[in-house]
Amino acid sequence: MKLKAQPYDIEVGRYEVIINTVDAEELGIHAGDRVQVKNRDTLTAVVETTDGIVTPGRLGVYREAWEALKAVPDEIVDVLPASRPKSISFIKKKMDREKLTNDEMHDIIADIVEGNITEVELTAFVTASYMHGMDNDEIEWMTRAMVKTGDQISFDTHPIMDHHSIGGVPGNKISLCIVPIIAASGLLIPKTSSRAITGAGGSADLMEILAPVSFNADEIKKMTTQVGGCLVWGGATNIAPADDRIINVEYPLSIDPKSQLLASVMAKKFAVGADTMVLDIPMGNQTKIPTIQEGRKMARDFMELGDRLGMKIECAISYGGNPIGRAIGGGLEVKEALVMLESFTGPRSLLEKTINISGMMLEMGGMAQKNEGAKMAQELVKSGKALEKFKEIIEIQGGDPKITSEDVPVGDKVATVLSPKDGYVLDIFNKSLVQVCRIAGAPHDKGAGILIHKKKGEYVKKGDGLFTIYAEKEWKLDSAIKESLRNPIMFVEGMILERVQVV
Ligand SMILES: O=P(O)(O)OC[C@H]1O[C@H](OP(=O)(O)O)[C@H](O)[C@@H]1O
Ligand SMILES: Nc1ccnc(=O)[nH]1
Repeated sequence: MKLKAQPYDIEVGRYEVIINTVDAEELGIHAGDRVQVKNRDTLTAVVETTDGIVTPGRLGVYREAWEALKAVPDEIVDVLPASRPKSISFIKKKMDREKLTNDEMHDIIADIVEGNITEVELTAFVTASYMHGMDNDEIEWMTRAMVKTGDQISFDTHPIMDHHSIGGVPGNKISLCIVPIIAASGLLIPKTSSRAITGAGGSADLMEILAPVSFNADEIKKMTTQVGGCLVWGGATNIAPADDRIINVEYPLSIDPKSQLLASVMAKKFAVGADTMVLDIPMGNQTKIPTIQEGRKMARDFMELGDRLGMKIECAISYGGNPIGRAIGGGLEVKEALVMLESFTGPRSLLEKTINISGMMLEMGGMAQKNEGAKMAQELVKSGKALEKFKEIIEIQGGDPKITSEDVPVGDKVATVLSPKDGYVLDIFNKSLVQVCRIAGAPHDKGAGILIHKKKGEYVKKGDGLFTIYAEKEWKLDSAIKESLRNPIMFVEGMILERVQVV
């Protein structure tokens, strides 16, 4: 069918066109199908249909396809139904619980990177993986495909250190402290992070408050060589580019299938040339890993994948049943991390976790003797060397090295939720906590989040502040308060939880 092309200068991340429903019917296609568009060039694009925006006889062409076709407005192009990429049938195979081959996995990942797969199809892949899982071969193939379809860095010196957390525990700002500690010891650490997946702020979201986080592979290598480390957003680089596309469909569902999680983390680490790493596996109620047995299984899976990729990995199964520190979300977390580096003060959970994981890394990297790593990490913070290093990292990434914890802005719309009774904080519900932070605006609004005043086990009197919600917008604060009342984030009770009696 001949149609008159008109540009829609909107970036959609793949080749996509809009066709009037009258023409779509004539072509026998529906929204989500593909068409071949031909002028001097030929490309396959995903179809959107409309009753109005594009009139019959015309073809709306989004930016990427327009540029690839080098079309001119009102040019006549040929439009024909096209078949779906083969990888859709491989996704279907996973939905049917079958094992994929190396080539099939590679095709899926390559199509994700090239934008040949729609969100619906990608969501089906992620959901099928969530429900049916993958075996170790498939996970290795997916990891390798994610690395191969992007840029890679290789360093001339070794070891190249890395640290990563599987996430799932609120307030886990430890990377902001670990990266400078390791770099201050003289080791190299080119740290890539993702943005929030199931949480209220990923390490990339947090670092972005202090400095830009979008860099390419060459820049990451250069910054690491110059100051020893960096903390950048994996999604901005062309490093394992499939990862961020997959995370984009995981985020709204708040799911992180184990197979994708393993590949997501390890592809980023492998691609930056890391060879020695510690993996943090937060374990506990309402985390990604509810029991120690599952934590050990996850650790074994990571170590096996590390073996297959030739990387030395140790895992720290950490306590995740409660938030790390007292600050959750954007600026609040960055402040807490900076205070830790400035004065080695702050919540014990943050100090202990940071120091112990850093210690493991210093031992693995050959900087400290066995069992001496934590002490060395502590000295690097107490001497101010880690803070100084963090400032160098902030500066090289283009931020202001003079920033202090006091300067980090937080939302000025605040509300403190009070305890309704005397008692003990018997539980804090991670998922409800994250939900309230997200409604308050996190991770997008950097000033949004929650500061916890009372943690699990602490005694409270009626009227004591339990936590404070921060937001940048009044209406978001109101919604967050309502959510925290509908779906409490803390459970306060006395020693008698309930009286059960004969009625
Ligand atoms: O949003 P949830 O699922 O909690 O976790 C995602 C976070 O976990 C990892 O942390 P890090 O980069 O190792 O510090 C990721 O990079 C990301 O920042
Ligand atoms: N799926 C993931 C979990 C944690 N970190 C990541 O980078 N990816």
